[in-house]
Amino acid sequence: MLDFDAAQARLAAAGKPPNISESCPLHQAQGRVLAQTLFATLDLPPADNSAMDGYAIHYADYAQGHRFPVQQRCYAGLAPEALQKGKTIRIFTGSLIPQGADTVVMQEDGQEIDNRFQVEHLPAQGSHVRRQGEDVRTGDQLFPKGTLLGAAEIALLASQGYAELSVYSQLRVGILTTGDELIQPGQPRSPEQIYNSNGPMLAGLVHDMGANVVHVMHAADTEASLRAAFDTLLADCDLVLTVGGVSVGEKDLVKPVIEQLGGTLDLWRVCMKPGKPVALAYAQDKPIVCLPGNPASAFAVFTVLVSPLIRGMQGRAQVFPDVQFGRIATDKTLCDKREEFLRVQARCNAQATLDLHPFPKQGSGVVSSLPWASGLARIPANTQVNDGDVVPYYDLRHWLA
Ligand SMILES: Nc1nc2c(c(=O)[nH]1)N[C@H]1C(S)=C(S)[C@@H](COP(=O)(O)OP(=O)(O)OC[C@H]3O[C@@H](n4cnc5c(N)ncnc54)[C@H](O)[C@@H]3O)O[C@H]1N2
Ligand code: MOO
Repeated sequence: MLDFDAAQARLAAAGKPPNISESCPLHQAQGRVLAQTLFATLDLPPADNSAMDGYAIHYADYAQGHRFPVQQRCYAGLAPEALQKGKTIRIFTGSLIPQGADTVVMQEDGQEIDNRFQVEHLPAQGSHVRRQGEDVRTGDQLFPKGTLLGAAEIALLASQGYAELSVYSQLRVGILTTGDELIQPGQPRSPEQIYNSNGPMLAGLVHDMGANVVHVMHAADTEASLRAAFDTLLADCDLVLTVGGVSVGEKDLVKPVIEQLGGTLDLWRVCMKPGKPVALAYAQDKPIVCLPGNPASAFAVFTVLVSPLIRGMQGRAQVFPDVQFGRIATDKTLCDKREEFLRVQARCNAQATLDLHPFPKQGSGVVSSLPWASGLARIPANTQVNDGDVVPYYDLRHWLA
């Protein structure tokens, strides 16, 4: 059985980064990965402008009781006139600061009567002016190649006027479920059957990582059925995920069929719980990860072993999200021969640290633990862990993104 950290590193390196990029309109770039490093092409803000609705003045023109004649009403989007001595220009949030003005008085801090503005509370010189370039300077690096684009990144690129981006082609992933006991949701079920939950689960996990789910196939527990499925998956996909049929049972045929197809088995069995029988193979120069069939095992293996591989194949700069730490909340001593990944809910306490509460049922078939959990707490192998001990915590918001 391979050590967990070694297996994680081996899987992360199992795929090639993408070498094909394409042009993508900015408004469709959510979830895509930048194929070029992008720089600022203009200062932000592009010119000094007002942070408040108010009156632009030249600070030195202020004197107690002075009533500034309103020279212009300059709405955002209009060009201001140059400010004349002793006057004010009525401006609004986002209006450009007129030449000659250096301070904005909020409208609440004075009164406009008969087209003259009297300052009642004088702010400090330079108040409420958003300076050209205070946010971003022309030439600044915005994002390095390999950045995953979300709404925040898209906002900054839009503010720079980028309309088309060079992004990597989407990773194509195929999913294969196996097992004669499985039927698709929606079908009538006989007592010996269960619904296939791993297929939709893995499709959702892959989709949420910004990869393209090309196929979600199901094969019966026969070599012919598995071979036919692999033919399609290897032809159409960059990465294949199988689930079930990798343990030691008589119908666990996935690994032998990969070898029949000329594939090679790279690793099988990792010192982790759940997830022990996971395998990595290659066929036609493409990685195949064989996940264990138990739903919580497949979920944990996807989180900690498959997601770094996907990020690497997507060309993402950060393959391993940060691992956090929290205090386990347990009423028993935890210890196992394998590295254990417990489904936990992390709750922040008044000391601003995380308490990790395990789901009461940790069986690898317990599907109800999955929507409940916020992450996985790692209990090191052959180590006694008691209530309050600090352990690594894999937050699903980061590890499944
Ligand atoms: N004698 C041994 N038996 C088992 C061992 C072992 O070392 N020696 N390992 C156990 C562990 S650990 C795991 S994990 C499972 C993994 O087995 P497989 O990957 O071969 O998976 P299956 O046997 O096909 O299925 C396991 C379990 O999961 C259910 N399943 C499978 N696919 C789906 C699906 N798409 N949706 C919902 N549920 C699914 C299946 O019905 C089984 O109950 O092996 C242990 N056995
Ligand atoms: O590894 Mo199994 O995944 O312990 O149930």
